[in-house]
Amino acid sequence: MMAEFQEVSKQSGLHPKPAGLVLQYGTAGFRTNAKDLDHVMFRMGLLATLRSKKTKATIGVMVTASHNPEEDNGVKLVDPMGEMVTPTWEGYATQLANAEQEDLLTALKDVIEKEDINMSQEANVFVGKDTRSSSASLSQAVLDGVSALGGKSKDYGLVTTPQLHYMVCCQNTQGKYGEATVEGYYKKLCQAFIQLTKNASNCTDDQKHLTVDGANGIGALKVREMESHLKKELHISLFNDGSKGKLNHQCGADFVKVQQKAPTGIEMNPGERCCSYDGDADRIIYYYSDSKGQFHLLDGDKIATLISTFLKELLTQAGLDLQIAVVQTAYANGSSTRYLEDTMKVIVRCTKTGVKHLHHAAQEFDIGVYFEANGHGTVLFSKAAQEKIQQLAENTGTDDERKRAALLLQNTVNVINQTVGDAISDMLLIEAILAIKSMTVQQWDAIYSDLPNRQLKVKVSDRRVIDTTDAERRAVSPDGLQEAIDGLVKKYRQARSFVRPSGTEDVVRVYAEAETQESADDLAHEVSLAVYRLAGGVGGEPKPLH
Ligand SMILES: CC(=O)N[C@H]1[C@@H](OP(=O)(O)O)O[C@H](CO)[C@@H](O)[C@@H]1O
Ligand SMILES: [Mg+2]
Repeated sequence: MMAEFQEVSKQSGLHPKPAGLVLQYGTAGFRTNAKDLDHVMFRMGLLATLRSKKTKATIGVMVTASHNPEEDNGVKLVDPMGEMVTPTWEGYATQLANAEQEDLLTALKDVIEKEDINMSQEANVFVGKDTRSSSASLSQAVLDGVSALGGKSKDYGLVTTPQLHYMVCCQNTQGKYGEATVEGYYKKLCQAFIQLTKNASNCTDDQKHLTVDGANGIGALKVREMESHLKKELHISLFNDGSKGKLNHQCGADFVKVQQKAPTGIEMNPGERCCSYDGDADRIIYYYSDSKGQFHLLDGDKIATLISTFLKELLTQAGLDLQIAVVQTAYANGSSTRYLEDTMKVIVRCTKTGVKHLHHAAQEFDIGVYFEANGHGTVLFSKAAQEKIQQLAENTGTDDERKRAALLLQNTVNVINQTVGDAISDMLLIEAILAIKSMTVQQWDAIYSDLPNRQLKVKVSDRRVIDTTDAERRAVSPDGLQEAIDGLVKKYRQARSFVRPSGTEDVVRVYAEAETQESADDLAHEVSLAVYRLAGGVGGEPKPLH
């Protein structure tokens, strides 16, 4: 034990912390300019090793800053079943990252003591990275941290975030979830996809075509790697593949969702399905332009609706009595919530922003479909639900229609990456559903009409002055802010608005929706002004959009 600590002391000197720098494990791990992250990476290597010893399982560390600009980077920890690391350990992550150089050992020993960790237990850590230029040296710093504490590591190199989550889950289920290799991932997903599409009759080449915006990131590399496994059942035209453009610049899922416009660098033909991944390929957004050149967005809410409609139909056909729920956040379009509750009659839950909250809520149902409006989401099937589906699919006495539905459900389970939202897996599922239902993107879009909406950012001197409640839908501080928002919302029809401090950027986010785009824009602007005035805005006052 002493030897290990000496090694940590020695090695940490090679990954020194800039004195005074304070960072927080936020909505999706640490995220900031890459130049400030070397010490954080080394320390997350240490922490992952401790987490592995504690859980007696393999832990994942992913080096990425997702949709942030290329200059940024970040790190997320993955727990044994492929889920986000548990909140207590997020706290430890923050403590370790912020300990000044001379206090690091004390901070480390503090975690060991609090968690009563047996230091002679062996440790295994899987490491992955995205395509940022800083990712190579930063992931090396993680590996250094693991080895300093005597842990074993496996470096998966360039992988998408969801691929790393998948590897961790495969490893800790002794291969029951799949084979812990990138090849194994493609095989499992593509086999299921091909089985599903066998149920699509007369699918033309046009219908099999999909335009993909790879955001100039890791998703582009990986979808290209996967293509041969698809056996031509899906024809992908890949743009923004990283060969010339800059990561996430004017492209990618976040850009398309927030700007509500097509990315640059792609060719769009009227009526054709297009999708965008984000920088680490854990989000996906669909869109198309109509014959008049008008842009139409199909976001996470539309995706959740399509998937839950499909699953509900299959459950009915299979005669399976399983409870299905959709989990959303406050950013979900009001029309989607209304459609899901009133027309589809499924249970809808609203949680705080951040996948870990949605994932947790979705685990409470037989089938939990969760999506953030920005396109991050997946479907969770409880163990009991999976067993029931399997039994029905394998039972020789089952009649044909029920059996067909059960087999479809079984392949649906296999095409989905249940560990975390996954652009590639979600894409395969969506493509399969559209093919099976022989549905065009326009028909999918027409399931319900989005309420016009607007998202804005406001800079304030300290965003922590804003505190929220009711799954972030209401502000409890600063004084007067919620009253101001309530007053403004009353001026517009079908309006809703809320504000919350971002967990990934130093801004306050403002969301507004209303009957018309103009109203949504005006409301968002007025609420931004209220935030600026009541919550310590900095820089110039927010300008109106019109
Ligand atoms: C409005 C919005 O899209 N917020 C995003 C964003 O979080 P913020 O806390 O809003 O910065 O990044 C998170 C991580 O990717 C994602 O989970 C979340 O949905
Ligand atoms: Mg992401």
